[in-house]
Amino acid sequence: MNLTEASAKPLRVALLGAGNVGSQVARILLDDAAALGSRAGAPLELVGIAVRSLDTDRGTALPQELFTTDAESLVENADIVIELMGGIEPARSLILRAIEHGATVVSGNKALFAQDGPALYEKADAAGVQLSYEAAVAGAIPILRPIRDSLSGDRITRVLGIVNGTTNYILDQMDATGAQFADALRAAQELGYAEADPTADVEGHDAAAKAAILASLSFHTRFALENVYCEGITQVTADDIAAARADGYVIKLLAIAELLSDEAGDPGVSVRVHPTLLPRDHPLAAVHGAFNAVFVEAENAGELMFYGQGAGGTPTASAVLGDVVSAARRMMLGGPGRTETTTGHVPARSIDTVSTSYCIGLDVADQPGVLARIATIFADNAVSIETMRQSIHQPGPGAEGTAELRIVTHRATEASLAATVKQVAALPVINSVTSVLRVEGI
Ligand SMILES: NC(=O)c1ccc[n+]([C@@H]2O[C@H](COP(=O)([O-])OP(=O)(O)OC[C@H]3O[C@@H](n4cnc5c(N)ncnc54)[C@H](O)[C@@H]3O)[C@@H](O)[C@H]2O)c1
Ligand SMILES: N[C@@H](CCO)C(=O)O
Ligand code: NA
Repeated sequence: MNLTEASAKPLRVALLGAGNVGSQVARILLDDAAALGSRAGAPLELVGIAVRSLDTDRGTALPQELFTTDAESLVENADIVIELMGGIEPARSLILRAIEHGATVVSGNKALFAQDGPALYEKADAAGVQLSYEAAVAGAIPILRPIRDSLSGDRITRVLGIVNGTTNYILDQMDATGAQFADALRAAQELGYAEADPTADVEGHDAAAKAAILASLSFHTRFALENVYCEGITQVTADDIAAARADGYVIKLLAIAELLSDEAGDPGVSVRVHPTLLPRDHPLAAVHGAFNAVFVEAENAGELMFYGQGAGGTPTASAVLGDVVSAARRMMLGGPGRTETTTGHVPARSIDTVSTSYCIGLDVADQPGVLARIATIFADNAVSIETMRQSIHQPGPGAEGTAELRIVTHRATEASLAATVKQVAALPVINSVTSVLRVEGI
């Protein structure tokens, strides 16, 4: 730190929550105080850490005297408040209180920002304070700042990526080692990737919150959670993964936000999260473990890919501290700068209007004419077939044979695909529809 920085008044930093991420943020703030202060332009002084109880054994890594259960007093006496408690309340009230007291806020809380982001930015703008949350989407990967700042001179048309580490870890383990869902989930929890309630991860809600944030920043329009079509991975079976592998695909939980035109040429945005088949040579198929990757397509920049650790205490702490140092720099220079803009006014599109490829798995009777009857239904609904693979299951003596069909379609709308599957399922020669998965990257 040079003389000017050393003589600058320290910025008082309050931390709310000392879990996986909060404990790492505290450690780095203390261990790297000199370097961080030098980059910020003023010392960053950690003045307290709000926890639920002082009786919890937290070891000796952090000084005991920093812990307090009085989060409100801590917030009211801070220049920078870092919220890492998660959940909606009391995080929301404490952030609002920090803003009222003129403090800059840094958070990693995607659930809160997907639900209340615009209201919070408005309050922050009115109070002239900064609000940043890079850690909320794709952990350590710088993705919100590039979208908000670096691409602010371009027009984003599509964002597509793997934004949940827990589900990527689970699907990857199931694909690579044949692990059971429950065992892979437990490992992801032990590694600190999962949310406090892992339902948010496996049901796709965490990815949906991130998709809403990505869509809002990319299209300068407020997209809330209710605008996101969401399917998690709890219905993905080991058989689906094995069948995908046999066909040269991998299953990933993708978050997609894309600008579409309707028949009249009017723009709209589809935001969706669902398990998706990707060809094994697609770049996103090579994203393993808890890593995340996000493709951004912009009119002038073309295709950009952001890749890195999407979860875990220490990587996520890096994104939090990046926001803290950057906010501190601006505080030292004066003025919060401009935060989000919501002047795009592009409507949200329902999933029924989206057009994509599908892979449909069918268990059918092995009889003459079955393929022709299925193909007729596809043709009647204008759903064009790209590939069809059939494997015959040899029957035991006296039993009737069955066949497994895997049909990959060209792009079709959700509505026409749904009608096709319904009519095919009703054919007497169909034993069951074993899976319907969307396909990207073909
Ligand atoms: N773990 C990750 O990989 C990761 C990555 C990106 C973003 N995030 C986000 O960061 C935030 C924190 O995640 P985490 O993994 O550290 O969660 P965590 O559950 O490990 O930690 C949260 C901590 O906050 C404490 N807390 C909750 N309510 C409190 C209250 N009222 N007063 C005081 N303390 C309270 C909890 O006791 C817990 O120790 C969440 O919003 C999460 O979505 C986490
Ligand atoms: N639970 C989240 C943490 C990172 O936001 C995940 O698994 O990706
Ligand atoms: Na990030």
